Amino acid sequence: MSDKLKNAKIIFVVGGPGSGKGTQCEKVVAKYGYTHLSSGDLLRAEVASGSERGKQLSAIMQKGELVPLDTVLDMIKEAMIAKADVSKGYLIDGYPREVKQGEEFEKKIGAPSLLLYIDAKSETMVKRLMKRGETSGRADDNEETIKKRLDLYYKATEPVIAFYQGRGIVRKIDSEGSVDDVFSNVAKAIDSLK
Ligand SMILES: Nc1nc2c(ncn2[C@@H]2O[C@H](COP(=O)(O)OP(=O)(O)OP(=O)(O)O)[C@@H](O)[C@H]2O)c(=O)[nH]1
Ligand SMILES: Nc1ccn([C@@H]2O[C@H](COP(=O)(O)OP(=O)(O)O)[C@@H](O)[C@H]2O)c(=O)n1
Ligand SMILES: [Mg+2]
Repeated sequence: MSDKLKNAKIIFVVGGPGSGKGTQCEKVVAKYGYTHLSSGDLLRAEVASGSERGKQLSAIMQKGELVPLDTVLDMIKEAMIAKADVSKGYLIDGYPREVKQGEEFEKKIGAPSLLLYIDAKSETMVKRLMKRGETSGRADDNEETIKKRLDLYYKATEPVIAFYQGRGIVRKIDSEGSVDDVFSNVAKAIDSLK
């Protein structure tokens, strides 16, 4: 089955909560026709389905903790295979969250050719998330859970960036500016792939 993904172009999009990963991915889809898979969105879809598994996931996400690695990875892989015949490449948004997630992804799916590191200051991220929380309906967009997500990001996810820096595939994107300014740098990073 995973043969279908053997030559897939894979871009990891990593950054703190509220750094703007989802916003930039949408723009990449519009310009490059890549397939955008947000691991958080896949998990929220499972929660919305009302399944037993969704109920367990919901409790973990509300606490700002990480759900079991295999759960997310299986969902991503399934979604990738479903698009394999039409996809020009994949943006894997919000994954890997820890080095182990990256290692398992490579074992089961393949290696990324680029890691976009969307970087904003923690104050900026908190501000954006509190604002988003006014309308997002996301159970984790509240002050207490935001703090936990940030802590976990610095502890577990930043090492992911260092890990891939060692391979020379990281492009750091300053995400403090306007959406369009940030995107012009994202586009440069993607263009450098070809
Ligand atoms: N000023 C400014 N605001 C932005 C930018 N990118 C995103 N935002 C806002 O910040 C909030 C978070 O952006 P998202 O794209 O949802 O962030 P994310 O990284 O996907 O966040 P998580 O899903 O929580 O991981 C949204 O309300 C955006 O409108 C940016 O470049 N500049
Ligand atoms: N690879 C992933 C992605 C998300 N998640 C869970 O889903 C929640 C929301 O993920 P997200 O990517 O939409 O949002 P942020 O936490 O990055 O703001 C996280 O806080 C985790 O509980 C996970 O456990 N593993
Ligand atoms: Mg997002």
